[in-house]
Amino acid sequence: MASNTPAVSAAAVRITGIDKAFGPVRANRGASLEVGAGEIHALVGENGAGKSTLMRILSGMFTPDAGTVEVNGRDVTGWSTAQAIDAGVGMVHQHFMLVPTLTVAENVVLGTEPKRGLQLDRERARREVRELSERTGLRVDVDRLVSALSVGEAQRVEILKALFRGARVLILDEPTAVLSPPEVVELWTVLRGLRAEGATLILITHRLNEVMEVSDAITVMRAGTTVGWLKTSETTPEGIARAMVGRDVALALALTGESTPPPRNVSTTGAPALAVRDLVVAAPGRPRAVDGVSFQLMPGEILGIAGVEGNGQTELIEAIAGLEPVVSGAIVLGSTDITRSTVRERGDAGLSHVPEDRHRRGLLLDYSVAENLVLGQQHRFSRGMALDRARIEQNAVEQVRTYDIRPTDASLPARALSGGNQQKVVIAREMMRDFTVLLASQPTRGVDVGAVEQIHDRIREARDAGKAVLLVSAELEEVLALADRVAVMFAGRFAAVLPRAEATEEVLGPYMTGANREEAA
Ligand SMILES: Nc1ncnc2c1ncn2[C@@H]1O[C@H](COP(=O)(O)OP(=O)(O)OP(=O)(O)O)[C@@H](O)[C@H]1O
Repeated sequence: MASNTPAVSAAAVRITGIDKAFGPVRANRGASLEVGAGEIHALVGENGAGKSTLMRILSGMFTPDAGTVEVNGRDVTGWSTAQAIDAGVGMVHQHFMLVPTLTVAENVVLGTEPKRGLQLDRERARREVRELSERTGLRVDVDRLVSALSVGEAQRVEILKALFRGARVLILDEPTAVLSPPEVVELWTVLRGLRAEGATLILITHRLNEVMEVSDAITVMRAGTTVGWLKTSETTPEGIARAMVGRDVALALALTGESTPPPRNVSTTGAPALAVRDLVVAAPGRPRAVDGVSFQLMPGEILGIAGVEGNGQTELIEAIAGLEPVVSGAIVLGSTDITRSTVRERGDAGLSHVPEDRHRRGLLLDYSVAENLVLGQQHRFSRGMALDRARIEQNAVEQVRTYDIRPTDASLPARALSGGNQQKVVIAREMMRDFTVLLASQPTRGVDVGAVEQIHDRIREARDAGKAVLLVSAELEEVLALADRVAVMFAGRFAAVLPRAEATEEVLGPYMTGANREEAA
């Protein structure tokens, strides 16, 4: 049962009555959190509930307007990040903050370098980082440049960096959003190991199955305040979801991927909406990041691409979208060869694209939500040479309502929205286009359970209206919940393409790790 009185004996963190406003937005209003020493504590809540803000206050990035923060019984309200780090509180952010041109070891020790005289003691740094990596199970090559790491490896480096500085309270903001299933399993092992050594872990996540699997206790936030404290062993995913939104919610994908509508049998005759032939795309250090991929996407079909991130999915989608040049091969949209077309020409020819990285590709953070909602489609909102402000605002009102974007004031800069709400802006805009093919890359990353269902419904509606969807997701459950056909990408190639009915986790797993490689070739 939800209660507001945690049965915590020795609290490592006690946060009481926090208020924090950003201009008119009240991100935290009387928020509280109590975390027992040596526990894994999940912090959950809908997009915009105020979780990241509260954790940034704990880690010294923001000063609260009211309330108190205690760490190990000491009042530390309003402290700085440097003070928080000195006291052993570290945060691993959603967007990494590493220096790409330095090695792993250099990044980990940055700011706390072991020195010999005035010089960095490189050997000692390498040795100490390697020891820490071995002790914690956070596997990574200390001599590699950070620019050459996968996202999963970069995250391990971020965690190592916090631990190297002596973090005993470690805050992880959606750590699994960028990880493949095997990497998630590894992360849990690491977190349990740290807990066994007495560390306290606070985990922000939208995935309730993860909360159930790894946490000891749960704090639920809603609209800036704390609405519940739950002991994990005494609750259920439905119970957590109910506390989050204040009503019962459908939890199809968030839990099992069952109870989702059945896939469609797609006709393979007729003209494809998209045809990709022998496509080769290069990436830094990987001349054949996409290594000769061919497929056809039919109207009224969702083709889901599963696979561990970093196997060429990003390059494939970006090449089709016109953001990466093609080395060889062809991309044909309907009857138009778009292999060398500009992004704008592809949009006009009927392509829509939800990019995987909303900050790099999806949004102009300093522009308003209303403006972001028409980005790339300004010509549809113009009168003569000038933008039609009234129609842009009218459109914003409609999209904010349809996609439940919060806060509802569309004149705020996109930067002011929480991660999940930013994602809804990108989805809304790309769904507004008059498209025949939708490229959807990680469409629900960072989005809460209610909104996941809603975005999935929109994608299925597009499919049912005869549009073709190419979906890429690091979450296998998401691919299985949406796709009519499933392709597995490994080492730049399609290792398998299967009808949904044959694509079970057991069948796909070996293709995802390359174990079936010989067979597939
Ligand atoms: N720097 C900022 N400037 C203005 N508003 C902000 C800022 N940071 C957060 N907010 C607002 O505060 C509210 C809470 O945001 P926060 O990021 O803490 O939510 P969250 O629970 O972490 O959401 P999500 O799950 O989507 O990441 C949101 O309405 C957001 O728009």
